[in-house]
Amino acid sequence: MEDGKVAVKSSKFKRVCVFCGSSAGKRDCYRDAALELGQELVSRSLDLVYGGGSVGLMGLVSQEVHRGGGHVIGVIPKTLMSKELTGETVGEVRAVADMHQRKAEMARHSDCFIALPGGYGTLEELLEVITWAQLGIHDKPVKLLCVFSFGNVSVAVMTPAFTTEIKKLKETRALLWLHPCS
Ligand SMILES: C/C(=C\CNc1ncnc2c1ncn2[C@@H]1O[C@H](COP(=O)(O)O)[C@@H](O)[C@H]1O)CO
Repeated sequence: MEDGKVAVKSSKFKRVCVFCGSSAGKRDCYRDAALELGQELVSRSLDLVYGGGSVGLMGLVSQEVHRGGGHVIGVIPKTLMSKELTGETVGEVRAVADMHQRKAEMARHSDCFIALPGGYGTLEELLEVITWAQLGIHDKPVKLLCVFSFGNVSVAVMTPAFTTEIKKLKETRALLWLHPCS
């Protein structure tokens, strides 16, 4: 790019919901992927919608987007604040009453969903938006950023026993995004 201008990649989306772990995991590639995803969102001028925590991969991706000048919306139940908000908060923090409201708000404010590695919470959030797509509650794309592995769980989730309904989902079905680390 000439004159030191930074190329801004275009996207049809405005806000991306990221589900990810409340811990950073044991492999550096999880952290790297969270930071890279944050940088990618910034480069595409995409807002981040996430669970509002400052811990783990949630903290890393939100801080990276905020550091790059991107807009961050965190949606967190009041009861989880003491557990998942341990450091400095970045961007806009929206306090909600409970987990159900958190997921509904995150979905309502987003144009698509990306899951980074995480634990059961991440898996639950990912599965919920997949099943909502299956039920026709939304038609927003859902992507799984497969950094290393979710372990056997991911294999089970991504290879459902009954695939007929999943096949109907087209773009909204969960797809594996392979990362160089995998
Ligand atoms: C709806 C309720 C429980 C279902 N469980 C969860 N639903 C939604 N989000 C959850 C649940 N459990 C944990 N989380 C959040 O996921 C994030 C990542 O967690 P991980 O385990 O580290 O992957 C984190 O913000 C958790 O709060 C209650 O009625």
